[in-house]
Amino acid sequence: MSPDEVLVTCADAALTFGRGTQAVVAVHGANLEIGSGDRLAVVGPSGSGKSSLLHLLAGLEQATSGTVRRAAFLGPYDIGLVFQGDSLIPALNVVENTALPLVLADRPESEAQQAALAALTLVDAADLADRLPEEISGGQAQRVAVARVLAQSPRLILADEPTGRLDHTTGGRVLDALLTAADHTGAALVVTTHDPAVAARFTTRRAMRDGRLLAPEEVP
Ligand SMILES: Nc1ncnc2c1ncn2[C@@H]1O[C@H](COP(=O)(O)OP(=O)(O)OP(=O)(O)O)[C@@H](O)[C@H]1O
Repeated sequence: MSPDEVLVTCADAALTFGRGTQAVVAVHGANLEIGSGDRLAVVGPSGSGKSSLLHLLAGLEQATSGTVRRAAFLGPYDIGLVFQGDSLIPALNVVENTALPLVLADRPESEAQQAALAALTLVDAADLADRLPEEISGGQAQRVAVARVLAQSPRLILADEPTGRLDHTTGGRVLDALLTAADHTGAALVVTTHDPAVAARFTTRRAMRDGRLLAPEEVP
């Protein structure tokens, strides 16, 4: 991989919460390189450190030791995040929530609205466009959170259990939308998942156990 294709590098990156006897090592010295176009699934049981690793990659948490370096060419809108839990702004309707990163990036409102509607269509949520977050289900909110990232067309998509609250069919559609959008834009896509069927769609899978990122399992 040439240096200009490397987006994020973790070198012996660790994350510890709390101190002393209360300390929890969520991530033990992880080594990982994410390059343009990579498709990585981080797989592991609940509490194994998947979200913590994603937060390190995103810069939401600082490594307690070791380093996480993001490429200098990555701007604030080049990383798209899909979090677990609610991340929609309650006062904005679904299409406004989806368009928000583009509006914040000073894109013309009509263009932002159009990109938002196209992204909502990809996750089968265009019919929800005018509803407020309180008027949609948790699974629908998860789809909107995915659409918001797709509309943004980032160079790196980090998605924490993006299909976790969805039934098998809807989850499959959302995963299709993420993979297709990443293929289309050349973005790198990193997801965390418990689900082996989700992981099977990715070219690289890395397992986590008790905060340790295990050796890569390359899939032909
Ligand atoms: N803010 C925090 N403060 C203290 N401990 C934390 C914090 N966040 C996570 N942890 C702990 O770090 C460990 C890893 O948590 P993490 O959320 O990364 O796991 P996970 O694999 O993503 O789990 P899940 O699949 O349930 O989301 C767990 O033991 C968790 O309790």
